[in-house]
Amino acid sequence: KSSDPAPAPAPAPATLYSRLGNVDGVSKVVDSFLANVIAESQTSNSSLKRTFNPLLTSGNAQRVTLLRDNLIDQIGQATGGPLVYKGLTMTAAHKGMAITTQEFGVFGVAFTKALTDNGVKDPEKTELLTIITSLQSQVVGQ
Ligand code: HEM
Repeated sequence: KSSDPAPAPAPAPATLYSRLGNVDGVSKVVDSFLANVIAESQTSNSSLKRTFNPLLTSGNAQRVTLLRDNLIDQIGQATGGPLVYKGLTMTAAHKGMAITTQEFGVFGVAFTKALTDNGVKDPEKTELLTIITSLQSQVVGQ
């Protein structure tokens, strides 16, 4: 009847960010991912060494920390969290690197392993990988 109170609004769906475990969950994935990149870059026939070696051999720990923080902010923002990415655009960040589709694929393997190792399962796993994959054209061939 018209005097009934309005129904309560439906609760907001949980963001991907919160389902990943907020800043702690995202940070763990990023830390695992960077460890995977470092490990891959030390293998023979590494696909990531070419691009990451300048950073990894710079002896500049702050530069690694900046990349870590930028990745946490970027993922934290893209997944609906309150974090704000303050780094370069994806095209600017990768300009001059001439990253290939093959290299992008190996980067994706390192990222996927980080999700698996941290117990991130579907649907969250696929949702985050879809976000990463959507950036391919801004990263490859710049
Ligand atoms: C969608 C995938 C990717 C994302 C989201 C991403 C994200 C980022 C971010 C946020 C930065 C830092 C930007 C800044 O300093 O302001 C960065 C830099 C960099 N990225 Fe990527 N990246 C992606 C793919 C790749 C791939 C495929 C490679 C190499 C195979 C790569 C290699 C690098 C390198 C070497 C740097 C520079 C780090 C430094 O020297 O400080 N990235 N990336």
